[in-house]
Formats: sequence, structure tokens, C-alpha cells
Amino acid sequence: MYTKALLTDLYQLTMMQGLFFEGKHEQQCVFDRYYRTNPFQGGYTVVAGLEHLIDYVHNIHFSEDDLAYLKSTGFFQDEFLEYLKDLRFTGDIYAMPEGTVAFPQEVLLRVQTKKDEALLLETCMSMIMNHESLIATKARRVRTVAGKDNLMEFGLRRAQGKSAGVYGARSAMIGGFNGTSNVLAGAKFGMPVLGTMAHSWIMSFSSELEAFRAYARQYPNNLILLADTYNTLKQGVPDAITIFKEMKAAGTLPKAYGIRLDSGDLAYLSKEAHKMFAEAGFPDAIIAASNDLDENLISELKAQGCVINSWGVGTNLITAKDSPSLGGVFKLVGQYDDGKFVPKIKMSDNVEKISNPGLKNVLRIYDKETGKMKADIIILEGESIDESKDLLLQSDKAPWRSRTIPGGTYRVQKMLIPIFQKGELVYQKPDLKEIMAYADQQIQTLWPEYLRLVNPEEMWVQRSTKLSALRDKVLKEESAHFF
Ligand SMILES: Nc1ncnc2c1ncn2[C@@H]1O[C@H](COP(=O)(O)OP(=O)(O)OP(=O)(O)O)[C@@H](O)[C@H]1O
Ligand SMILES: O=P(O)(O)OC[C@H]1O[C@H](OP(=O)(O)OP(=O)(O)O)[C@H](O)[C@@H]1O
Ligand SMILES: O=C(O)c1cccnc1
Repeated sequence: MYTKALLTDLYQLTMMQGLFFEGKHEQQCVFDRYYRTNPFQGGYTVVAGLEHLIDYVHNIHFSEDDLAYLKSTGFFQDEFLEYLKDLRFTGDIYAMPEGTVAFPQEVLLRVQTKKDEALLLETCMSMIMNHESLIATKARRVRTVAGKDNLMEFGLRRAQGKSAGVYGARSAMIGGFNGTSNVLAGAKFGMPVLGTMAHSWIMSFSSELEAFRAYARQYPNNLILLADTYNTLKQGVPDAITIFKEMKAAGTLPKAYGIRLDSGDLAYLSKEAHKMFAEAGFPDAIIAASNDLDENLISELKAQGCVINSWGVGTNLITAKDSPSLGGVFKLVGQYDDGKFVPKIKMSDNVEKISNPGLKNVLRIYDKETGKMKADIIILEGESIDESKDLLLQSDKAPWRSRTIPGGTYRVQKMLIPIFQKGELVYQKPDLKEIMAYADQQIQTLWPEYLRLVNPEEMWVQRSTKLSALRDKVLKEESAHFF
């Protein structure tokens, strides 16, 4: 059987072999994972994917089949393949927990290990975190506009494959959804499974009324009737009212009941349907909607005064349609030469693309009184901030912009925490409910200005003075090679 050790780019393996024969494969090094731009032109990213990543790293090994395949490619020599047999992850990983809100340039994940292990892990780790963080962020945008409404993830049929569907559904929960129609995701991650009915159910009966009645008989406690198969206002809503009346008379009407709209003018139809329900004595009937929805459309429908309190969101969420990839990168930021740590930098003509060298962490500054986030400072590991002292913030991009936060008014949190140490998992994995609660709490630390869909406020993220000094020094040393 092939394993996920092959779920990588060929160049990682050819570089690993190259380093092996150069005697450099076991050199200890540090890689950072970060991204440069928020997706969806938004103000933040919700970190997700750590649980999946832990599972991947924990189990990484080459099977006999993997090695036989690698041999068959003609790229690899027996001595190297023999070495791969016992290769396991032996290093340290620090990460921001799932549900954390993060910002461009911040270290989301730090891997300290042998060079060949880091290369082996890069591609798949990036894939996992790029995908899951992207969908969690999209879901959070939807949650932001939906307020307390019910949010159902409906995307499986449009997902780009099984993994995207299943892990996307989990990410949607981290972003604040209430449940999913994806049964495997429900089983695998203990998420609520939710659902209504398709048009084919309605069409399987001699009339819509019969279809509703049969459904109500079998699922009296999951009563969201699809109302738009023939004519929403002339037939769907009146038929639903008939069923609700029958159930009320029989004493079987559940607490939560209603309809789903899946076409037409959702604002208009929902308002009219609500009026009809209210007149018939069912003012609290749920009106659910679906049909190519996303955060922008939901916001627009709300602006039009729609009466919808449950939303099914599929395609646009699961495919992150308007921003289909998160450009997270994995960069070498340091390595040990003869036992001495040497910080590394990736140069670029584009200043934004120059990496931050060294072993780093991120300190988050919260206002003590409001609990809201004020800034993030990327530091060299080991640096600390004395909360009793005034804190000077100075923008990296515009050094003339600065402000001082008085001592005693702020709280500092270290954002990267240990996940693996010397190859051992040291992190107590939270369950999904705990992750969701933490994700909600994280988002509440942001003022609404950072959450808005269009032109959000940019979070203050800066380097510490020591990190800036190190970066300047390494930049100077590296550029000296050119002159
Ligand atoms: N009041 C509204 N304002 C803005 N957009 C709306 C409104 N009502 C519906 N929409 C959106 O307009 C798009 C097209 O709706 P329409 O009913 O034409 O869907 P459709 O795809 O043609 O229907 P079907 O799914 O039956 O083929 C959908 O994305 C829908 O969510
Ligand atoms: O629109 P999405 O956000 O992807 O939500 C999922 C959609 O999947 C279902 O129908 P399907 O799209 O299969 O058929 P339809 O277009 O005819 O409604 C459902 O009725 C929703 O419309
Ligand atoms: O349960 C539903 O209503 C549903 C599930 C998947 C896709 N569309 C709708």
C-alpha cells in the first residue's frame, strides 16, 4: 500500500537524496509557515488543519510499496531507499491552535527538525493548512453576516474531491457553522448532520401535498419542507400551511418547523411566505434558503429585509470560489552549522516577499479592559514583554507611525505553542466543540472594523526591534555577496 509519504512533490525527495549523499540531510534547521495576503480581501485568516496535520506527521513513514515505486522511477539509489525505511519525524513543531485568527507575515507553524524531514513534510503540511484555513475563513465570513441564524454546510457535491468535502465540512464548523449535510464528516468528526429534502422527493409523489405529508409522517422532528418545486407562493407555502395545521391539530407539530426556498427572489419570497405563515398562525415557521449563497449574497438579502433564519451554503463555501487558494508558504529561516544557529533569509526584489530570519514566535497584545486585540508582534523566541511597562508600537511599513500602549493596560499572549517535541506529540488535542468555542472567542477579540467584508481595517503586525535588527543584519550580509 502506498502511504502519504508519497504525497509530496518529486523535488522534495530528490533534494532529500541529494542532501543524503552530501552528508547534509541530518542538519538541524528551522522552517516557518506563513502567508502574505488575507484571502477574500478580508481582514484575517482563521487557522485550521492542525488536527489533520498532526495525524499526518505522526504517521509519516515509507512502506515497502512506496520504496518499490520510488526505485522504479529511476531517480533513487538503494542506499538512500534503505535509509528511508526507518525515517520518522524526530523534531519539534510549534503552531497556532486551530481557530486562532491570524494575519499576514505571522508564523503560523514552526518546524525544527532534520533538513530531510522538513523537506518531506513541506508539501502536504502546506496543502492541509492552506485548504482548511481557507475554508474556515470563508465560513467565518458567512457566520459574521449571518448573526445567530442557522448555518448548514451543503457543499459536498461540488467539492473538489472527497478530502476537500470532508475536511472542508470540518473547517466550516471551525468557521462557525452549525452542521453539515456531509454524513461521513459527521461520523468522522462528531459534527451535527443536518438536512432537508431534494426536489426529487417532491416529484416522487402524486402531488407536493402528498410528498410533504409523507415526509411529515416519517420525520416529524426534521420538518423543513422544500417549497419551490412548482410555485412557491401559490402552492409550496399553502401546502406547507396545510401540513402544519394538520400536525397542530394532531398535537405533533414540532418546535422547529418550516420551509426551504431554493430558487427565485429569496428576499421577496421569504417576506411573502412569512406573511402567509403569520396570518395562518405560524409566525415562527423557519424560512431556510439555499441557491449559490455566500457571505455577500446573504448580506445583500438581509439588506433587502429578507425573513430567512436558516441558510444552506454549498458551492461557494466548499470551493472558496472567489479566492480559491491561500498562498501559505514554508520557508527556511535558519539552520545549525557546526552546532551554531545561522539565521537564513529569502531575498526578493519585492520587499513584501523578503522573509523574517531566525527562531520566532508571535506575541498578541490585548486591551485588558475591552479584551480586544490591539496588535501582534513577531519576536525572536525568548523575547518577552513586561506588561507593567509602556509598550511602543512602531509600524514596519511606515516607521513614522507609532503609538504607545500604557503599561498595566494590556495583556500579552504567546501564540505558537508546542505540538511535537523530539518527535513526540506533546499537545492535548482539543475536540471540535472546544475548537469551535475557542474560534468564537478569538473572533470576538476583533473589533467589527476588522471583520467587515469590504475594505476591512488592517491589523497592526510588526517585528520586534531585535527581529528587525537581525533581519537588517542578515540582509546586509547576504547582499554583500552581490557587491
Ligand atoms: N433578492 C435577491 N437579491 C439578490 N440575489 C438574489 C435574490 N434572490 C435570489 N438571488 C440569487 O440570485 C441567483 C439566481 O437566482 P435564480 O432564482 O435565478 O436561481 P436559478 O439558479 O436560476 O434557480 P435554479 O436553482 O432553480 O436554477 C442565485 O444565486 C440566488 O441566490
Ligand atoms: O447552491 P449551493 O450553495 O451549492 O447549495 C447546495 C445546492 O445543492 C442543491 O441543489 P443542486 O445545486 O444540486 O441543484 P439545483 O441547482 O437544481 O438546486 C440544493 O438545493 C442547493 O441549491
Ligand atoms: O439537505 C439539504 O437540503 C441539502 C443537502 C445538500 C445539498 N443541498 C441541500
